[in-house]
Amino acid sequence: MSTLLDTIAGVRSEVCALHAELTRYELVVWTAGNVSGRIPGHELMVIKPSGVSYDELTPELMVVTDLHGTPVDGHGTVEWGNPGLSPSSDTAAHAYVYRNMPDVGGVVHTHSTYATAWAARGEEIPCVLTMMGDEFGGSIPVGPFALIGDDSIGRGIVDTLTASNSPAVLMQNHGPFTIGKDARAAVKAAVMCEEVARTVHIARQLGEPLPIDRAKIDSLYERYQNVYGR
Ligand SMILES: O=C(CO)[C@@H](O)[C@H](O)COP(=O)(O)O
Repeated sequence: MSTLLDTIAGVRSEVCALHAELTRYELVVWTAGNVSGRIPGHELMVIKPSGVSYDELTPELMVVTDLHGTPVDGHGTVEWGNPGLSPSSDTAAHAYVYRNMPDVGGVVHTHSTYATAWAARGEEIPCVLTMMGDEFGGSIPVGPFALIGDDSIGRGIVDTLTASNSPAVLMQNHGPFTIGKDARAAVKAAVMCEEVARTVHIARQLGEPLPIDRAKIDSLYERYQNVYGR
């Protein structure tokens, strides 16, 4: 029977490994992006330590916090073993999402170039690609401008995503935040978000992209979410 400590170890390993996907898909520079994962069944999450390079990350360096972003002390045990590092500076935003979206098991933030360029203009990415219908069920919305330091970013993410099919939001002047049923799904949404941001940007240089009817978007979304890959 697996224990809470086994579960924490598993989520730490997964969250740590997924940071390699951020660099593999060139979604981040330096330390400007982070992945977190919920610890299922507990009011806990695992997130990247702040300011640590991706190539230095190990599962043991991942920080376990409560859903207010406060590191847990682990009652002094080695296994919980919080590394004594600060959790990511985006922890409050991730924690707010977990508190307010119970079905979300993973959150990702990047400053990937094309998605962030759309965020800098405060412009949603219109649904002009079947891939967008599949993954996002419509356009990728823009969230409000919000400063780091309190729940403003988290509130902006939750308010925007609860009004949309999209697992990605472009926080204005900041960058994309993505969600998923687990951390891997949130990373996938971050990869897809950057891909469609780039493609739609290029299409715009050539002319006006053609919109897709709402009914066709709904059909694409339904198939991809419920049939594809099963
Ligand atoms: O958006 C920002 C800063 O503006 C953050 O995403 C940081 O760049 C991430 O740093 P960590 O604290 O996660 O290392």
